[in-house]
Amino acid sequence: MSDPLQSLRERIDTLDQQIQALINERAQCAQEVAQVKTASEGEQTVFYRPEREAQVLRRVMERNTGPLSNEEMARLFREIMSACLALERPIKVAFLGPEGTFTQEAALKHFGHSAVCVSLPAIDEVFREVEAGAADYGVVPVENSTEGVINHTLDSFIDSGLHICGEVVLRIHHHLMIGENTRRDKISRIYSHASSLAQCRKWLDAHYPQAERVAVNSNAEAARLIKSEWHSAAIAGDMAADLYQLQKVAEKIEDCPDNSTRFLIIGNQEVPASQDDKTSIMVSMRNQPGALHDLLEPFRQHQVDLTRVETRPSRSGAWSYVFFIDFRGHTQDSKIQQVLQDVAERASDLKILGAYPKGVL
Ligand SMILES: C=C(O[C@@H]1C=C(C(=O)O)C=C[C@H]1O)C(=O)O
Repeated sequence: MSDPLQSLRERIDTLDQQIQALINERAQCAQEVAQVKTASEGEQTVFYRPEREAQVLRRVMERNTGPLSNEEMARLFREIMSACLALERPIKVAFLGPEGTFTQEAALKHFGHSAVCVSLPAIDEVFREVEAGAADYGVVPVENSTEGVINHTLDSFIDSGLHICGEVVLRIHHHLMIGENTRRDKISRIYSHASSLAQCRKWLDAHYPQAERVAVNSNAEAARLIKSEWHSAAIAGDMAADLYQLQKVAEKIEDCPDNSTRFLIIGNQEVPASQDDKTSIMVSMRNQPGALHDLLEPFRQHQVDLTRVETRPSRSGAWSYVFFIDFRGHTQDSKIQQVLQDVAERASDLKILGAYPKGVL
């Protein structure tokens, strides 16, 4: 009688062989795409095509029949595309560091593990690195569902000529973690980034009301610090736990279970439409009554879905404002062109920050 385990493993071996051959055939096609691109675009060739990648991933999810989930299947294809793109040309991605932060996780989620990711200590340094051409793309956080907008990122766009090429949304799970020498019953201090402490405030009030909460520059920094303190714990994510080999004593301690952060991909490239896109603009208005109402009227009139409106003080003078507006649609759509024309007539300044595929993963 044949051993059922043995025959299943033989089937898996055969399938693996076929998958491997097909992945290499795909990689060869990507190499040929690179040759075609270089022949037509020369020195300035842009290898990374976010709109095409978004379409590939959406199709993977649409046709998926399981048992693997859509997200899991898309994640596997994300890595295949990442490896294929690296064959065309490895791309360099600067992210807000240090290593082990959620921004690094977002960079890997968006570009896959074949991208070369470089950590930088501040948001404006990520912008500068990409502007200088030292990195192809940058990844910066822009808003958190619990904590709101990240002003540093919005302000960096005021003086930058970079475009938004994509977005990625990450579910943020915080864990309480300790080092191997920590006395679990004697925790008197908890380190984390200020916004993570805020996102876990109720849980901390309930479980560690007496512990001192210390805000540091990043969650990864918190994870690093506690390695040498026997009475301290840190709140951070999985990447930091792995990087510093910490033990998670309580998992998913964020107060809002759907806590998520949105990150932007910034680069020099304008991205064509992918069929499901968002556009971000920055608008200055003369400070007069009803300014915001006037500004939003064209969106209502043309029935364009606003996804975010944010107000920031302008740097040019007291009590004047710039509005950051995100909406569904792409600057290549005629409806959106009409809205932008109407907005431009009402505004004192309009800057299109980018039109890009809505985050897929
Ligand atoms: C192969 C291409 O280049 C890159 C690799 C892709 C892929 O592996 O599917 C998709 C888009 C580009 O980032 C292409 O433009 O089609």
